Amino acid sequence: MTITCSQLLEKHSQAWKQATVHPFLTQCQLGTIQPQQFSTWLVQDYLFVVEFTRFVARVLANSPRHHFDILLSGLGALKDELTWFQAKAQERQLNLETEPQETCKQYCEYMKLVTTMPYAVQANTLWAIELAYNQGWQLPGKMPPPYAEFADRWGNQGFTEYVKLLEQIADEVLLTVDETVQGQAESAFLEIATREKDFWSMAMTVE
Ligand SMILES: Cc1ncc(C[n+]2csc(CCO)c2C)c(N)n1
Repeated sequence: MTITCSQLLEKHSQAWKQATVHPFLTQCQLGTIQPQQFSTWLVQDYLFVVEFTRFVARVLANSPRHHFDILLSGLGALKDELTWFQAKAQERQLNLETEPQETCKQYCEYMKLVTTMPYAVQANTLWAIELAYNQGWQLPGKMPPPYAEFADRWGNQGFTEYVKLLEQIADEVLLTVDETVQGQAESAFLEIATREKDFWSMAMTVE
């Protein structure tokens, strides 16, 4: 029996819900999030995306030739993503030269660890990380400014299509691996779900 991305979502729906439905996002939608909390998230997420870029580059390095187009498009989009984060930080006069919080740091370390695992686990992890934001920013519904820009960025149709392509890649390789590696992919999926939830909570609790 091969596990698929949609089966992982179904089997672990509770864990996934906690990753994608969080007071941080609900309060963005209500317009009640504290600017300080939003700023903490923004800075920490920039630091995360820097490491995520390295993660995607490592996944690309391990990928078969026929996955290059999709992974390169993701990597190319990250150039704009990083510049955009810098602009959003500058608008708020936030310093991006800060230390990552422990939760952020550990998530980044975990991503690096995943790149030492079989490619199927890497592909599955990449999909899960992107889906977390694609769903998380979309589920609360229309957001007020200034949060609408963030929700649109990761909830839009183009990004949704990209995440579907990542799912296809992950499903394709999961078909080719044994049960041990499938189990590793399932554990990684749960790790991502927990770390996504913790990342939102971190933004709300840091001074
Ligand atoms: C904690 C955290 N988890 C997932 C993402 C998702 N994500 C990572 S890079 C990127 C841009 C397009 O690839 C997106 C949406 C994030 N930003 N922060």
